Amino acid sequence: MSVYTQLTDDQFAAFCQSFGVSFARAIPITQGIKNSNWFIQTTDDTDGAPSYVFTLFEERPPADIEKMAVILNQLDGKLPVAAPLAVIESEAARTDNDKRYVIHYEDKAITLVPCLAGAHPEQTTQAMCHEIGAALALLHETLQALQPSEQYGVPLYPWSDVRDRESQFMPSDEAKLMRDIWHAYTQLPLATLPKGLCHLDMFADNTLWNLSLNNSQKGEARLTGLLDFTEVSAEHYVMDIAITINDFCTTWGDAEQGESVNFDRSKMAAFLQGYESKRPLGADEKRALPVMLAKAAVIFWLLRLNVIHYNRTEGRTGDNIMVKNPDLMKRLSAYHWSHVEKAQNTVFVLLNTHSNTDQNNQIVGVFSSITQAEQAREQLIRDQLTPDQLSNHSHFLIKEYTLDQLL
Ligand SMILES: Nc1ncnc2c1ncn2[C@@H]1O[C@H](COP(=O)(O)OP(=O)(O)OP(=O)(O)O)[C@@H](O)[C@H]1O
Ligand SMILES: N[C@@H](CCO)C(=O)O
Repeated sequence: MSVYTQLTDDQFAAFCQSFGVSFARAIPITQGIKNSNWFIQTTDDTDGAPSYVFTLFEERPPADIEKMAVILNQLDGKLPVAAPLAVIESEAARTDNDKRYVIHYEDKAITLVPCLAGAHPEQTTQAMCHEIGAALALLHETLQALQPSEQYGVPLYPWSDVRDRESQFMPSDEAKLMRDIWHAYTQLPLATLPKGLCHLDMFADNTLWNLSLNNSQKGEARLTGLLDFTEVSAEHYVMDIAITINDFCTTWGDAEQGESVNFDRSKMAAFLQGYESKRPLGADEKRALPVMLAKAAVIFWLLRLNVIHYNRTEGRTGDNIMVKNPDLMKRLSAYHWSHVEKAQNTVFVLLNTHSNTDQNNQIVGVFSSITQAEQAREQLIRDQLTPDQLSNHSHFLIKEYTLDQLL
């Protein structure tokens, strides 16, 4: 359980009063690792179900949380988000454009948001991946209204500093893996890849779903909540896509399951189909995705090491501190990197098996991706064949080779 700061009932009552809510009871929330969260029952909650969630932001400065409130208001009505309640101000203090959503406690921000229905999924389905893909695209599109995006997002975390600190203590093969992925990322066309406000932490445990037995059996779980907007920043959309795919399309094994990491490519295809139903991806974004998946896993590998580092340096210990396993993200990084390396070492050869010039197959072209080879074959067929020959072009074959097979 992650409740880092203890508050008394009197403090809860006073803070809730600032938002016009009559406090009855605070129940600590067990999920979450960054902030302290409680469900709040009000004196009107006769059925015992809490109406609100009270969050004390342990890391982010209050100014960042104010930005988050603006973002949530922009999304409210389009996506299932919990927009923060406004602070009740005296008439004299209030102006229409000057709503405050945050109160302060020891230089930390507090918000009160409506409690959304639903539960965190223990596992995902292809249908859920499709739905979260569409939701993320809608989030990207909707937040384009807030310009310039850098002004509305929080600054990106300095992950390269964390990398430099942590890689000193890593076995050399792990440090090399991180370095190789980082280098491949810097080789992407970062200056031209589309950018805008991104969630950057859309993990399954930051989403809520209607998972009633009936719905799950019919494969009809519906998205009821998107949570935790503290990391919203201006970033490449394809990085946000990679972060979300990494969690939604992976089955994470616990210690008893040997900490297995099983990435499901059919779930990724469903996610991308959902995403592209709202926002089609550019060819450069598609090409960047394999490296982005590896880089996104590296970022969360570092994020988890960073949480352990700060828990240690700030003396935060005990049963109520939840830490996620960095090794799972390391394994996912290695998995994605092996795909990138395989793709880098693979070529697709277009062959004409009916060549007039030679008994052997004639090489028409060598391509770095299957898509490029297929496009070349289609072009060749269109350019060279008469319409009645179009039906018989099976002599153009594409074969996959690793580079060492060609030497
Ligand atoms: N509006 C809400 N409605 C229902 N439950 C909520 C709401 N807000 C937060 N929660 C619950 O509180 C948990 C923790 O919230 P949140 O993810 O914002 O905390 P966190 O400490 O920032 O977590 P993490 O660091 O894991 O992302 C959520 O996983 C969810 O179970
Ligand atoms: N989603 C993060 C937790 C903090 O945001 C993780 O899985 O490490």
